[in-house]
Amino acid sequence: MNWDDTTDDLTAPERLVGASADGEDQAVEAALRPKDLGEFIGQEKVREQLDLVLRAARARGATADHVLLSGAPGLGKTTLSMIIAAEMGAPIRITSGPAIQHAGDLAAILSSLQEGEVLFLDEIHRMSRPAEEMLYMAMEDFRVDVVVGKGPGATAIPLELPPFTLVGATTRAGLLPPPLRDRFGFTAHMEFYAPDELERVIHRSARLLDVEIDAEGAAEIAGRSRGTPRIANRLLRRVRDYAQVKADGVITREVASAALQVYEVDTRGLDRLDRGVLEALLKLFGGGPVGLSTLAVAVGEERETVEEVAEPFLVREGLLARTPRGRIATPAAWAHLGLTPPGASAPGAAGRTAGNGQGDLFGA
Ligand SMILES: Nc1ncnc2c1ncn2[C@@H]1O[C@H](COP(=O)(O)OP(=O)(O)OP(=O)(O)O)[C@@H](O)[C@H]1O
Ligand SMILES: [Mg+2]
Repeated sequence: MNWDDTTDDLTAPERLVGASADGEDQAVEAALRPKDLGEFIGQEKVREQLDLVLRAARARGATADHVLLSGAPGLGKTTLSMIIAAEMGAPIRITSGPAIQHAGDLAAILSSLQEGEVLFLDEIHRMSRPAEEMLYMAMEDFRVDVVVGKGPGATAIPLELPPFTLVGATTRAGLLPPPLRDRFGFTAHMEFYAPDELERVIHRSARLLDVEIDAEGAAEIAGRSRGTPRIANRLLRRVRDYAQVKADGVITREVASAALQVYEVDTRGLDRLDRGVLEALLKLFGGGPVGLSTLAVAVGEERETVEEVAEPFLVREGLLARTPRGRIATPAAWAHLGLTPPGASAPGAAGRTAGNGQGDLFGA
């Protein structure tokens, strides 16, 4: 029941620190995507393992095994699927689970694949059940049964498919039925990126966007990017705007920090919504425990917004915990906002940063 939906809309896509791609991201992402494994930053294990899988297939002159990529939005699944095709010297066909409503849609795609082609199936967990079952057979035997006719007269005509590589991507690996998961020869779990890896992503993107940035400027943006290259690239673009308008175009630590203060993205990558939730929890409820509904009313947001948009990152960062008795703040939350927990002696956890009214600390 949200009748004032024109205001106060801090939710998913247009959030500066949201992980899913908005329109502007989509336009620039093609230009920023690494083109081969050597250019792909971080994810060392995934890169090493995938390199072996692809090299071995190439050496055998065979089509690579099916690959499942799982991980949070913006970590590089689509990028990696394109790299797999490039490394195999194969064409790529891109589709997604929600685009495949009927088994017939999938049959049409599968039967038009060339030998060795990579079929990228994004959001594979959102495919319909009949399509999923057709996919099992296609993955295992390179064959589908096409049903012709209806009712008692219907017949299944087997159709041979050329060998192809299925690359499936999902943000929710847990939702995949085991028979589907088991048919992938290799599964890559993408992790959040370490700050030094994000710095490399930022330096690389800055080069491609022709922006001058120094090491400290890149570190400042990396620290606020929530472990996610897509967010790092987006923050870089906003900082570049600021550098152009308010400075001499060069991104230094001071410029990055001032720019992201304007956009209300703090040193740990929390935005206005995240900080609002945390501040309510600390200042109004003494750090909790407090129920989700009460917390949502206190910040003037929908329950779902607090639970699904703000909380996951706060939990991941160890700032908030969900307990059976309600939400509670951790000592790190008090320290981050520069506040002293009730009952703690003043030079406690927050002592180091107390007095910083902005709460804008330069994290270690
Ligand atoms: N390892 C990396 N090195 C450099 N840039 C990267 C890397 N991973 C991702 N990126 C950049 O981050 C952006 C988002 O990556 P990508 O679209 O592949 O994410 P995704 O996992 O497919 O996200 P979604 O789940 O939303 O589909 C791209 O612009 C890409 O250039
Ligand atoms: Mg993608």
